[in-house]
Amino acid sequence: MLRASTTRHVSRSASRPIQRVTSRLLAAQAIRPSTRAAFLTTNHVRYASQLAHHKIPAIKNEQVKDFSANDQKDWDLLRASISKFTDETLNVPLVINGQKIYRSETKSQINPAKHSQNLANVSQASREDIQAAIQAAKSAKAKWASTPWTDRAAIFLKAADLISTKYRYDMLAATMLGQGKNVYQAEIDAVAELIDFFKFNAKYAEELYASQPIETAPGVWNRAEYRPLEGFVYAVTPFNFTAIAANLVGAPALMGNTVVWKPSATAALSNYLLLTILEEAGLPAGVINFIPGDPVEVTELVVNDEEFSALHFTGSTDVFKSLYAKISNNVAADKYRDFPRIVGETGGKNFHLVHSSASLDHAVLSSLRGAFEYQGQKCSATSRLYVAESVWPEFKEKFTAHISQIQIGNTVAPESLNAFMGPVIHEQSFDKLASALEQAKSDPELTIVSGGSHDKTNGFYIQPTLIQTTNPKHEYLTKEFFGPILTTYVYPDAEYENVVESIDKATKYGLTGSVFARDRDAIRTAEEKLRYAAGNFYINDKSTGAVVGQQWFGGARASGTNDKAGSGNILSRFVSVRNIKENFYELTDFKYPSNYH
Ligand SMILES: NC(=O)c1ccc[n+]([C@@H]2O[C@H](COP(=O)([O-])OP(=O)(O)OC[C@H]3O[C@@H](n4cnc5c(N)ncnc54)[C@H](O)[C@@H]3O)[C@@H](O)[C@H]2O)c1
Ligand SMILES: N[C@@H](CCC=O)C(=O)O
Repeated sequence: MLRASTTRHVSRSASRPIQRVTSRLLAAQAIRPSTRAAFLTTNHVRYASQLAHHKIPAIKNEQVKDFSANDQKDWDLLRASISKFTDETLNVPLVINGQKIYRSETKSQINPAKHSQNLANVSQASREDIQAAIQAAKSAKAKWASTPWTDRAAIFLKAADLISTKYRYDMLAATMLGQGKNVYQAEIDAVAELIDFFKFNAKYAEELYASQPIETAPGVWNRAEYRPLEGFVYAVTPFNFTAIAANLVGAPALMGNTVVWKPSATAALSNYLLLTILEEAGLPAGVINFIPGDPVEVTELVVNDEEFSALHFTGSTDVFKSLYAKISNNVAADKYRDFPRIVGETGGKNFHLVHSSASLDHAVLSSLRGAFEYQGQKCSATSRLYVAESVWPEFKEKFTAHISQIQIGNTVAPESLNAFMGPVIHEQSFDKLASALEQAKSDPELTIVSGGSHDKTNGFYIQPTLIQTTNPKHEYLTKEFFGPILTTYVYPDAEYENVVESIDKATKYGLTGSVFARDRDAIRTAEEKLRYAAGNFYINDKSTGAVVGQQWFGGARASGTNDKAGSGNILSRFVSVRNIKENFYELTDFKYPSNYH
């Protein structure tokens, strides 16, 4: 266990012999008393020594394992991990100041693919627990903030390594079971993207710390110091990506902040596993405090604390707006010492625009993946599709032929481990989606081209559905469903520019979007006119699947603060820069040359 205190923080008793030696040395050298006092003081200071300018090891994106039919060893290891989580119901505790706390008040985390199966009893934080978590974050702060960044980075790099090796199959199993993913979706999330976040953030931290003022006058040394924020950070994390939860807590912690973490109730199992891996990698007690509980109550107590200094949120737009409003009201009421940083990535209504010149097979397959992988439960999922009239008949024929081949099932059951789609996350989401499908059947402006059925007998299953609308402003083209429902509008070829404009104006969101075309003018028009319609704009690629370090992720408008997860920018939101100017030049006169005329 790499405890931050072992080598760098000299305890009072340990420092005494050093102090005696130093006193004798100073007396012998007859150093002036004031200088001597200063020298002695430094020996008492708990400071972080960093005796070299370190660079982290070379990094590259984590390789996604195929889990093809030939990879029997991987499948066997995965099955063994699935059994670990299904043979008994696990108890997930709160973790406050490194202590695991089990409460009698628990909430079940069920398997959405088989809702009779209770995976975990998740302890729920009481008001006292929430206060204790806030206090733990405050108490751990000074030591963690003065821990050299290389030690902080080493902990996250080691956790990445543990996930790539020892815990790979456990992370997959916990995410597949609890969040309803198939193995490929779990690999790209709970393994690859998560590891990438930890590794690339370490690299970005190295670059940020190295970034210093570029101009210095003679006799002066200007330095920038990247202080962690003065209070603590509140991370509120979504169900749909274990990796996103990891980044929401990991990015601020890496920069020396301590964190109060409210996980999603439907991702508690994988999120708790992640925390235990971080602990094994050496994360000191109190740096990340894990408190599943009632989101409104937890938030109320956390954001009312004077030392609350940042919100790191991913989830729906409405929840983010309500948190933003609470924090703003508190700022107006003078509740805080600082202006809290607010970082939030939220909803989307992401588009595919198919021009008549597009490679149709590619556009069809990309739309199927974009709309239906992980049951459309990605913020980046394709949920509105605009297709040129001249190619629509062929597009439709190909799309419906493929959609009927999509296998849906319990992606953790032996007979359907290879299914392309699993369940949606919970009953509330299922009911919302099922009701949207029923409503579509009686709406004169909507036609169900394919799909439309739903079944929650055993798990929360929604059939992948393509709906066509005759109204380019229809609600189904503007509202986020967060499920496998794709709405299409077929536009006259000559109206391409108008449809581009309507894509821009139709929704309040601005997350992801794609144009499919071979015609360069069509691509240029879309790129220009859709500048603010998507923070991630794809040309001839699907709207999902951004990779850390390659496609910096996030959108503006109602999709969030666009601080770009997977880039170095996000780290700058969790530091407060101090500029230090050291002057080597001593004044000899107070007058300016112009005063001597
Ligand atoms: N833009 C992105 O990067 C991104 C990534 C993933 C998901 N998302 C968005 O997240 C949403 C789906 O995730 P979700 O269902 O977990 O979102 P959600 O908004 O329901 O929940 C997110 C988190 O907020 C908490 N929460 C819910 N209500 C709250 C309240 N009143 N006060 C305080 N906290 C509250 C939840 O417990 C959870 O931890 C979609 O809208 C999706 O687009 C966005
Ligand atoms: N990196 C993912 C983020 C998904 C969010 O829910 C993507 O780009 O699809």
